[in-house]
Amino acid sequence: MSFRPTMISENLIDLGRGSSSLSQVAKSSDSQSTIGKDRSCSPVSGHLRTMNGNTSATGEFDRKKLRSYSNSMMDNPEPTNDQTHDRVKYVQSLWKPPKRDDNVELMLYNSFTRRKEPFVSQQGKRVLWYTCGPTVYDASHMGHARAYISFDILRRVMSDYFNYDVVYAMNITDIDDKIIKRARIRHLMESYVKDAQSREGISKDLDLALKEYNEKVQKETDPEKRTALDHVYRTCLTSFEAFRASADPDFRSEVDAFSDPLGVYLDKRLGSTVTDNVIFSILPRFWENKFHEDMDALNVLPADILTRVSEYVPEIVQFIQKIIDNGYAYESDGSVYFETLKFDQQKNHHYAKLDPEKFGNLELLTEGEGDLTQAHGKRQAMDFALWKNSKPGEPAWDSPWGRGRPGWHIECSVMATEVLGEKLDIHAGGFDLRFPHHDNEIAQSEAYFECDSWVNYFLHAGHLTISGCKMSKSLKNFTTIQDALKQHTARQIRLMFLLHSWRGTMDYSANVMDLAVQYEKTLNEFFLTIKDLLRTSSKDQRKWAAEDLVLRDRYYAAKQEVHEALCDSVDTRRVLFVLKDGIMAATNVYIKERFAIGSQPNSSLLRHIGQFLTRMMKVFGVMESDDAIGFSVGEKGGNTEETIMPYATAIAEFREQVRQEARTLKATNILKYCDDLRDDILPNLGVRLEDREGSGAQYAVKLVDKEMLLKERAQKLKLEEEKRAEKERKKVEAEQGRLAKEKLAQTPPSELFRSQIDKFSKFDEKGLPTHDNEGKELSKGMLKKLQKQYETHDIKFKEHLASQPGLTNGVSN
Ligand SMILES: Nc1ncnc2c1ncn2[C@@H]1O[C@H](COP(=O)(O)OP(=O)(O)OP(=O)(O)O)[C@@H](O)[C@H]1O
Ligand SMILES: [Zn+2]
Repeated sequence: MSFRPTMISENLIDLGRGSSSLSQVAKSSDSQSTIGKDRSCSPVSGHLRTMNGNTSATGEFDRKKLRSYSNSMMDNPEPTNDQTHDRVKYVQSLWKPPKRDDNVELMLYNSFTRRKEPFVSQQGKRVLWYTCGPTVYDASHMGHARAYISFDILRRVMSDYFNYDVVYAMNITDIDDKIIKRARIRHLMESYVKDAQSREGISKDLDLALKEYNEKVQKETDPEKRTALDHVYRTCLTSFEAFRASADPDFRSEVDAFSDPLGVYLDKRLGSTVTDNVIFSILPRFWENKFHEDMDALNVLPADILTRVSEYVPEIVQFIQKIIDNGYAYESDGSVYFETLKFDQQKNHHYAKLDPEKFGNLELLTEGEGDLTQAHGKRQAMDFALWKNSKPGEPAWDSPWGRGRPGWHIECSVMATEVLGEKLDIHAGGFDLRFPHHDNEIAQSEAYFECDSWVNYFLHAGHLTISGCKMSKSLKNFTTIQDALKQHTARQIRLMFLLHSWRGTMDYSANVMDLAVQYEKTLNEFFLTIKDLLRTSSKDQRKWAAEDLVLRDRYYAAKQEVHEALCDSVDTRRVLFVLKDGIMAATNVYIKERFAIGSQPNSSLLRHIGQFLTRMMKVFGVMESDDAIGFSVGEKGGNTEETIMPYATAIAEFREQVRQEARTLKATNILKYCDDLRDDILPNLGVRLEDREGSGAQYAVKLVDKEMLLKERAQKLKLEEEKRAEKERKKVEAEQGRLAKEKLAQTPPSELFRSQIDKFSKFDEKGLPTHDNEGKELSKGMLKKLQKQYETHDIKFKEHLASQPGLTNGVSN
């Protein structure tokens, strides 16, 4: 079998796209090319492709590919690190759009074409959606939050804004090489610590473990991973010195600090002795629960259908058997492999539809296979495992090919099929999953169903990076969701993601968080203002003024813009911008101007605006939607605001009358009680009472988050305290100044300069200085100046004496 690169001549480009596309293609490949840059496509890897092995590069296939390639190059600016190969192009297959519905408005960025496509569901409003879930072996980090919040937002927009009936399925990967290693290591570490006899014994093992670990670090070729591993190594090395030097008898509690090197060391020697399957299920179940808790805390809706790999092993076995029966997989040494090239050579199949540039990228394929995979049974290096023969120390299930476990990619094909059927509308996952995971999922499923399109739309959420590197467990550069939630609320985190495009890379920093906090503040203040105005304004509609109509038109234009942004592949960033600048800012100006001329804002309009903003925030999951089941208790439907506000307003009104009366009577105690109610009592109940001066309403009552109010209160007290301290400082300074002056006035002129020995060294008989502190004679100008000071002081001194009865006048001479 021979493999040749698909060559695309310039004539061909001309043929397929017309002359203008030639320059576009040329330009794209200059500026942002992902084509022909695949590391694995080098002659070394030797897996370059043509259609059907020998097919000419100028056939129909190429033209189809060329079309798609040209499209993708114009629309996709995704960068790649792969090497460049002149004239070698890897292209995406032709994507067949679902039947067009004329009312389609929503466009979604589809990774199959790398551009926005009209979204058409297979069946009416129903959308079958599968998302790749987490591999549960550690705490979830903000990178995971990025992916799952992004999909949560897209899902909510599709169901709550575009009214699709979304069936959302997600898996939990609870069988995986990383899980196996981590579970085994934990188990071995626990046994080791329990059995450890002495500090010296552990030190011997640690010494060897650290040496082996360092060798591993030195061999790591990925610079980012190497830096992360090296950091662990150095930290452990420093701790090791302290460990050896210590004489604390409780040495066992210190071993955990070396779990990385020591764990790998123990696993190498004892891993194969771990045979109890239960050990491999405790760890993923623990982290899965943590994952759900984190998602709950982030207000991510739970999947309608949640599937775990461990619950689908028999179905996976059957699925694999059918792929073998269809001729696309083979058994070897107790494992089953997918025959990638054979699949790709079929007329109706195309391998690596999402990321053809990675076709043949053995490095990525191998990484996707997992650390514990033996590759020796593969016919071709590009084949990947559907089923892995389990070695001792690995969990195992029965299969026709012996005891083993599923490969990584097969789980999603099987579980999606089991719960959603033969074809998906949407499949989603993080950007890094495109190749090999999603491309392999597609190949397996299409091989199983003998179809040419298993999924209609593939959505990939952009990465969250930290200082430019993908946040990940392996790079140890992550912030856990739990830690992030200690600093910021779930609402602020969600707003941060909403302020970015869901598919673009985003760097996590204090700055982007600050923007979200600021946005939340603006939004909250706006809601409070609107609510207050709606409460206090008259229920009667007054005649609409020209300004009302202007605001109304602006509001509807902004609303339309919001709609267009959502249709444009759910561009939440633009929506938030329009809400802030197009609606909130314009409304605030309008309110201010209305008040300036002594007129009430139009409450009907304000109500619409407030309701629209609320609705959008609910659609985005920023606010809770009322999703209680059944009738709620209470006449007002259990809404806290509606329940509390009449009471809060009654108290505020009563206080206002008391305050006015107290002012008239100058009853300071009563005024203080009024202030206490506003500053201490109501904030503790989540009520912000604002006094207003001037005409109109004398106060505003706002229901605000209690924590926020208490923070505001603390801030106010701090400011007051600072003011008071400043006043006190000034008072003390003034007193000191006065005393100094007084003391000076009591000083006889003859003594005025004598104490200034840092300036002068000699004086005449009147006490006037004649020489400076270095013994030099003073200049005439200086003498004159001092003489003047002397005379002025003499006058003040005499005045002082005159004011003191009993003291003799004319002490000075
Ligand atoms: N930094 C990140 N930014 C965006 N999405 C991410 C990030 N890290 C992981 N994801 C996504 O989270 C989902 C779950 O990933 P998974 O549990 O396999 O984590 P992972 O990729 O193994 O994490 P890590 O890279 O930290 O080991 C995937 O869709 C993955 O693409
Ligand atoms: Zn998957």
